[in-house]
Amino acid sequence: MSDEDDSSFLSLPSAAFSQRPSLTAELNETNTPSQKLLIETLQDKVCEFQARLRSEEVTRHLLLQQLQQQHSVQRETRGGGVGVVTLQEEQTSSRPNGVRVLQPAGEQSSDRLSCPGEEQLVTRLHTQVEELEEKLLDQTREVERLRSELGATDLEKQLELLLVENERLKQELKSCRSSELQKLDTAAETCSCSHCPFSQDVESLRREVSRWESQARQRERRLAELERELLEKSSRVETLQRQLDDSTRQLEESRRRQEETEQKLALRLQECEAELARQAAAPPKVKYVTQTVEVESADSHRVLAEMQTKNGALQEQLSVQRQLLRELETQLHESQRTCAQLRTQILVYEGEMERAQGQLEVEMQNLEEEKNREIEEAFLRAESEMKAVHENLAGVRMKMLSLQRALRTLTNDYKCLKRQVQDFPFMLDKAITEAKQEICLVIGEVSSTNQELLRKYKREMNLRKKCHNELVRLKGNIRVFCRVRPVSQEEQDSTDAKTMLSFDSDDDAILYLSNKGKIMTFELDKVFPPQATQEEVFQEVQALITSCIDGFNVCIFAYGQTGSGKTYTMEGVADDPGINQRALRLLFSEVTEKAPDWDYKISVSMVEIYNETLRDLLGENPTDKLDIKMNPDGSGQLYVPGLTNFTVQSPEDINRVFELGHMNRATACTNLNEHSSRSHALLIITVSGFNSATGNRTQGKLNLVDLAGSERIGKSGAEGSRLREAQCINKSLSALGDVINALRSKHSHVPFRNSRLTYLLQDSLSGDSKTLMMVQVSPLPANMSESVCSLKFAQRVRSVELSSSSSRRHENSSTSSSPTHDSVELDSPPVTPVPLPISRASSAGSTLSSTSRTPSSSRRRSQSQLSTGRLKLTA
Ligand SMILES: Nc1ncnc2c1ncn2[C@@H]1O[C@H](COP(=O)(O)OP(=O)(O)OP(=O)(O)O)[C@@H](O)[C@H]1O
Repeated sequence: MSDEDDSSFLSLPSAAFSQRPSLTAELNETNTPSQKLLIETLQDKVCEFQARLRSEEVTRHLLLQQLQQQHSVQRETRGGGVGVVTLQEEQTSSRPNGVRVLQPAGEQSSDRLSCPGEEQLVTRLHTQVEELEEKLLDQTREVERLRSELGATDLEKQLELLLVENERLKQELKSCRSSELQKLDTAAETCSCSHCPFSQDVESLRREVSRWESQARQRERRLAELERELLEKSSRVETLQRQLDDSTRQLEESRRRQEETEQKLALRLQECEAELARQAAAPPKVKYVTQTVEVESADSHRVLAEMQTKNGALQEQLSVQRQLLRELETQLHESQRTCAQLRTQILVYEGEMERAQGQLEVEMQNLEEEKNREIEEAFLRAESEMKAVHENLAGVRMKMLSLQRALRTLTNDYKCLKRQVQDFPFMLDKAITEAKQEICLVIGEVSSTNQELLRKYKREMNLRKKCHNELVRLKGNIRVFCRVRPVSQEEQDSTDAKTMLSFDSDDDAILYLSNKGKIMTFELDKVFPPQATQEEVFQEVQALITSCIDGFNVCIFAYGQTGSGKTYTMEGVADDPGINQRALRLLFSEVTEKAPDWDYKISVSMVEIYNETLRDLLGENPTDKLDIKMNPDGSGQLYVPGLTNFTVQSPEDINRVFELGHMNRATACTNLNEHSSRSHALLIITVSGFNSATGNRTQGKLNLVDLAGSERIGKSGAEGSRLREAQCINKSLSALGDVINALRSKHSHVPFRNSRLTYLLQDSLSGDSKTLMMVQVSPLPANMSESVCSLKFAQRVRSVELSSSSSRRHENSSTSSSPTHDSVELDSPPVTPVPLPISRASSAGSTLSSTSRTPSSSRRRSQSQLSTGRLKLTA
């Protein structure tokens, strides 16, 4: 073998690993750190093995050189052919004796026969080396292949299968989720209305799915970690396995080669020894060769000794090799031990790996089951919810269909309405025109109807007024009521408390009076017993108040002796007012009722007549005397210059006016009670009305008169000023009687001027005026004579009136057209105006009671009695 061959041989392992850096880089890129460590360890072992191989090769090469040298020495010793000498010329030239050993031509074949064995050995050795090199290359390739196919073990395949399965499951899960989500999305889209009751369920399902997804991701991460661990462990096991295999293989190989080398060397040594022995034992064939040998035996011996020395050296080397072999065996044992440890470790790892794999499989199975279960549950839930959603959807569709129908109807309605709206302006114009025409017609009709109604209203108003007036007139323009005051508490306690008056339960116009054992009967228009209330009294007089509103003049007198209740009837007390206040209240209510058509003004004056002197109770100076004068406008009306006239608009105004009147009356006298008994108090209410619709104007005057006490002077025994007071009172009361009598008798002359009272009330007593005389009577026996006088006065006044009223009533029933007064005059002869009679009751009581039903005779008697009474009074 040449040096070139040697160098090529030595360079083989390097060439085999010439691409190691790139491969290492590749492995560094592709493998895990543990794998890299194993590969590096493997590479180191391979390098070590190659180094060892190289050293063996060097040893072998040295042995071959020694063998060649030995062989050439042997050839020279044997005296081989020229060619051989030639061949070994350079070697022999170096010999000290310079003896050249020539090999005969005929023996060259034998030399050549010995050479082929060595050459065969060398060739065989070369072949072995080549085989070793090839095996090394194969091993390297195998290592490369294994490196390239790293992960292709059963475990890796299993792992790959698991990974593929895992990937498949992931894909399946993903597709399942996507399909479920798509279904849910579709459901959500189809049911996307905000008021859908399943939107919340869909949201909760989505949250559930996302929760499961996160759990699945966590489990996938755990699976990936387990897979990584498994991969690491399997790669480590695989690397160790490979390392072990390589080590085992290398050891076996090196042992085998060592054994072979040993065998070959031993065989060669034996052959060499045998050859030497054979050559030594063989007899010299040729003489000169023997001689030469003999000549050169010393040299041969020397050479032999050298050879033996060399042989010894070789033996030593052999022992060294054996030692080396032993060391290698030791190493092999160690390797085997290591291998056993590694196998144990591998077994442990395999166990761990199986356990991990088992765990992994169990976990995978659990995960799979859980996943399937959850997917099934989610699917079932989603299915049920989808079913519900579908049902709802069906309901909604049904509703939609109904709504569509309704919408169609509405659309039609809308179109109709639109058409109507379009036509509306024309219709409106037309309707407005028609309505205008109709309204004009109606307005015309209404205005004509209004005119007619107004006319009728005027007529009706006049009619009502006439009727009312007629009613009052039929009742009597002068009506006479009697009111018996109750016995007071103090009077009841006295012995004189026995009442002498009694009433007819069937006729409220009859009053019985027991006087000196005689029962006198008085018939009036109305008799109020002591228990009659203010309201009941006012009920009977309120028709006169209404006449005042209609424009008639009214006078209401309270007549009677002192303490008989005149002031109580007219003024009343604070919590139970009399006629004055009630009349004003009635006026206000009536005026308010008529307010839309009528505008009324109510004014009040208060005067007092004392000793024939007229005083203004509402004036600033109530003590000033007032005159009654004829109005200068020529109307014939009387008026009182300087009389205060208050316009009242509410009951509060009335109260203020009354307070002022009372205050002024009190300041004008020292004893109000006595003064009030001897003076006439007049409340004059003027009611002026204007009807804006008809243009009618009315004015009525209501005179409410609380007369002075009517007791006789003879009884009271008055003198001086009292007498004058009594005379004045009698004068005015007689004048009042005369006036009333003249009015009833329709005398041409009515003596109004006989007293201030009648003169002041002239226009309220004449014409169509209405008068009410309220005769107040005390029920006490002590007042009986005065009561009889008062009642007789009332009886006489009324008897005249009664005859005329009954006549009127009679005539009305027969001939309504005949005037009432005419009939009176027909029934009774004209009566000369006489003063109002005030007579003693005792003289007329029985006569009245017996003749009260015959007006004509009683009137005649009354006339004479009145004359008698007047004379008495005058006296
Ligand atoms: N119907 C009645 N119910 C209750 N009390 C009454 C009634 N009539 C009169 N009286 C009482 O009798 C008393 C005398 O009455 P009143 O003062 O009204 O008499 P008069 O006639 O006005 O007297 P004079 O002429 O002195 O003014 C008073 O206390 C009054 O309260």
